[in-house]
Amino acid sequence: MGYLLALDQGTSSSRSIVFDPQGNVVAQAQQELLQIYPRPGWVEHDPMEIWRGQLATAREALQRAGLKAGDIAALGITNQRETTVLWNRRTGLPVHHAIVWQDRRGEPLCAQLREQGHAPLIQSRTGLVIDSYFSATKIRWLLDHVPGAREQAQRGELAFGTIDSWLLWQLTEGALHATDVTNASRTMLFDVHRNEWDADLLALLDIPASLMPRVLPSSADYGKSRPSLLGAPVLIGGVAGDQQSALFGQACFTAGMAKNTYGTGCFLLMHTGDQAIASRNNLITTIASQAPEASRGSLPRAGEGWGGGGHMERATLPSNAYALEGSVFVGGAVVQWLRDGLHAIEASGEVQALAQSVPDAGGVMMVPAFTGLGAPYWKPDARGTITGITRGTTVAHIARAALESIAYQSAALLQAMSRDAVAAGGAPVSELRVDGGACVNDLLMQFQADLLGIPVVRPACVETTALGAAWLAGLAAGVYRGTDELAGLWRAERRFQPTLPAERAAELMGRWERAVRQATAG
Ligand SMILES: Nc1ncnc2c1ncn2[C@@H]1O[C@H](COP(=O)(O)OP(=O)(O)O)[C@@H](O)[C@H]1O
Ligand SMILES: O=P(O)(O)OC[C@H](O)CO
Repeated sequence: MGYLLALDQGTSSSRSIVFDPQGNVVAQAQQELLQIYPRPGWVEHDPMEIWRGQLATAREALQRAGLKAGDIAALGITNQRETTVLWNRRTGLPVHHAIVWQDRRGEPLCAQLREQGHAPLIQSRTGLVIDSYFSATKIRWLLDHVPGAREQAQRGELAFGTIDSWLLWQLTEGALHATDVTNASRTMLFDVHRNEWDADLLALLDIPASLMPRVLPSSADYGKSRPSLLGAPVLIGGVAGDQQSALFGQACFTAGMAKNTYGTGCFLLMHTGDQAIASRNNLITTIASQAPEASRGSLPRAGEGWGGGGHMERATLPSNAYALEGSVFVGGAVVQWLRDGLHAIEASGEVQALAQSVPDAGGVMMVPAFTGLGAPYWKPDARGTITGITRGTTVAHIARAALESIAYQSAALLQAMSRDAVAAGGAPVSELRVDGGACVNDLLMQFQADLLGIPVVRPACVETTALGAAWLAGLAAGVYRGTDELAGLWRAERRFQPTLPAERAAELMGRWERAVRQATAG
């Protein structure tokens, strides 16, 4: 008993991991997910494939762990965020493929909203900048383009959900249409201060309120999975978007704690406590996972404590926790480019040896703006540059500059966050916790610490996304007493201490900013 099952539904695959109560991985299973590209800029997933794949990996992980559903205290869901599904409440069938977060088809509507001057309203209510990344314009596209969808929605026959809602619906065989606050905060329709769907924004986007799921804290009693699915009913105790789940799994529970996930892109989140900081540096304000503390008494339940309009009764809720978020579009992807585009290496793991074969980048600076630059620059038209090349430049210098570019972009983001935090009366970030596929690269992590002038800390368990969901579920099931206990379970594997003098780091960041200006000029 006391084992926890995390369902981690990501963009490229569905995974399930069984953890023991100490947070060790007992077993896992994974299935790739088909990416559907109907047109340039459009990305879709098949919601039924998502569900079947997720269920299959959950069963497989249990089997590999040699456990039965009855040994699992609770399961937690964590998911690719913003990705949008509309389905029929009666048949349970999706009306269309899921529109994935990367999909840009909502851009014309976003441009219209910007032109009409709605950005300040949307930022103040949702904490977000207007972008087709978020769910709102994806829902609107489906209502406008799927034959009959708007009429069915008006009759209350359709349900909207991000992937967590879709999995909850399937796990409960239609008994529960719900989401958690972190996922709700990525729709561009949720008031992150009042914790409810925003009637003004729903009206502005012409989206019927009847589509929207109920919103619960990230750690709550979501009911039980249907017995036939895993062999016995399992309590669903945790739900969080994957980046917020990773923040939780890194035990970043208080203001000023931050994590960076180095995957294809990088996602940096800084906890800001109960303060929703409005960024002056184009960062996003988002809700961090809410967890009940032991002293709070009984947990909110899916079946009770609800306002009729699908909003939470604040009396039953833990107070909100917030984070600032920024993302780097090209992170580990620059290593893939070295491999597949330049053929400089055969496997990603070779990049460290190649980069280490030279003492530094030899004055070479790479800005990998392959698809524009994200926060804090927001330059969609920027394109990649490599500058500072001399007759002595080798492929090793290019590889080193490519790795360093991941750290430069992340440092620019973290410094912007620290400026926002300080302007709001808080403290700058004092240590960065890291995870994701590229955090295994010691050279990159050391350079990151050098640029930032703060320790970069890699945890013993780098499966932080899944661990966060497992911990949220474990709190709901009473496996843990509170976040203090979880903070005690979190272990560092290695701390990278900064070794560069602050002036040298500032000089390097100055060179980086000059290179960015070159990449964005003209
Ligand atoms: N040793 C390494 N050094 C730097 N980058 C690496 C290394 N190994 C893998 N990567 C990069 O990490 C990324 C994969 O990380 P992962 O967390 O699995 O990404 P995602 O979740 O976005 O699919 C790839 O872009 C890959 O190039
Ligand atoms: O599934 P991932 O790791 O690519 O994460 C996707 C993010 O949640 C998108 O916002």
